[in-house]
Amino acid sequence: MIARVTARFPATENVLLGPGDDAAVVRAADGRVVATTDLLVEGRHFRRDWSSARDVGHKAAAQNLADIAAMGAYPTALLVGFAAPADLPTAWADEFSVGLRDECAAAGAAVVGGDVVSSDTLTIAITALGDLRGAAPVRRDGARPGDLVAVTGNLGLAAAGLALLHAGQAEGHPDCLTAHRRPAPPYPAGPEAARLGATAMIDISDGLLQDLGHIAAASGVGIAVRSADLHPPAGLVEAVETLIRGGNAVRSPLDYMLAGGEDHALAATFPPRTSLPRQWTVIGTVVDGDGVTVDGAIPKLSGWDHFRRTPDNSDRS
Ligand SMILES: Nc1ncnc2c1ncn2[C@@H]1O[C@H](COP(=O)(O)OP(=O)(O)OP(=O)(O)O)[C@@H](O)[C@H]1O
Ligand SMILES: Cc1ncc(C[n+]2csc(CCOP(=O)(O)O)c2C)c(N)n1
Ligand SMILES: [Mg+2]
Ligand SMILES: [Mg+2]
Ligand SMILES: [Mg+2]
Repeated sequence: MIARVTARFPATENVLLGPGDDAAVVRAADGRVVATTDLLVEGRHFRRDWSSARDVGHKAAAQNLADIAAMGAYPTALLVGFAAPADLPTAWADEFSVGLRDECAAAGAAVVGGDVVSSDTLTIAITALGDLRGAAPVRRDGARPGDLVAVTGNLGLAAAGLALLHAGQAEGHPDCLTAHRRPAPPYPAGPEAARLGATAMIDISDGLLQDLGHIAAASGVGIAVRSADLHPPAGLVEAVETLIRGGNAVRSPLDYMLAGGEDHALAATFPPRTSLPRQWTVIGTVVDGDGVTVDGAIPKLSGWDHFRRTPDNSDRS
């Protein structure tokens, strides 16, 4: 659907990079601006009984600021579309704004405007802007066979947090619950990857395999992931143990890392033999071909799909 819709939008001379990546790049007479937008819908992206207003503010900002970082850019500003039911407590909007402000500050950005309307469904539409500071944008389409594939940031924690909440386990496991409520994208790693010569980059919103699939498709390459290079953190292993004890576990810690979305880690490809700082973990290589494999096999898992019913996105609530 996105491909059909975006095919209808012609570019002008000011569009340096149009739809299809984590963010667009638009020329202004005095420079370039990176621009992106993502929505949060109550019941679909958050629940008010699972997340505080402040949490939702953090998450709304983080989800968008991560797309700026994923281009190799520095976040500069956010605009906030706020569609609220008439009975939303004012305090909720206040606290939401504090979360938004604080997450922006953590990324070096500021809230510069927005809009408020009434709506049956609480919906938050954020536009984030960013600055490349002279660098070329790191797109999804530059991965080449032989490149290293590396990630930085959390993998699987947010999805495990969501599974705990679905299972009624809202106590303990702070790593996973916090990752769901307030994802922590590694913002500085985006421009860092650009400086290190990254050939492609994406933030992990829908799941590692699915989002690497976007790099593979855009670049016309395959990506081979080695599961032995993905090390589930203790907090994730413990959350899965709790889910198993409650009779809920459906996935292994590794599966959460491969298919869990919403942590907004960054995945990037780098030329062969690039020496990467510690925070980047090499998890595979770019190969000739197409699609993403794990240990040489086509994985059964993929990731989040808004229009497909899966155990994770059915309306069980
Ligand atoms: N309705 C739309 N109209 C125009 N462009 C769109 C529309 N929906 C998505 N796009 C564009 O398609 C590309 C892919 O969008 P997508 O939302 O999948 O990316 P993302 O924000 O990185 O992922 P996520 O939404 O999971 O965080 C982006 O460049 C986006 O701007
Ligand atoms: C209440 C509730 N139910 C399910 C989920 C899981 N979820 C929603 S959207 C998404 C992928 C990224 O979204 P997008 O592609 O819109 O950026 C995921 C994993 C949630 N966060 N809250
Ligand atoms: Mg993205
Ligand atoms: Mg999006
Ligand atoms: Mg996004």
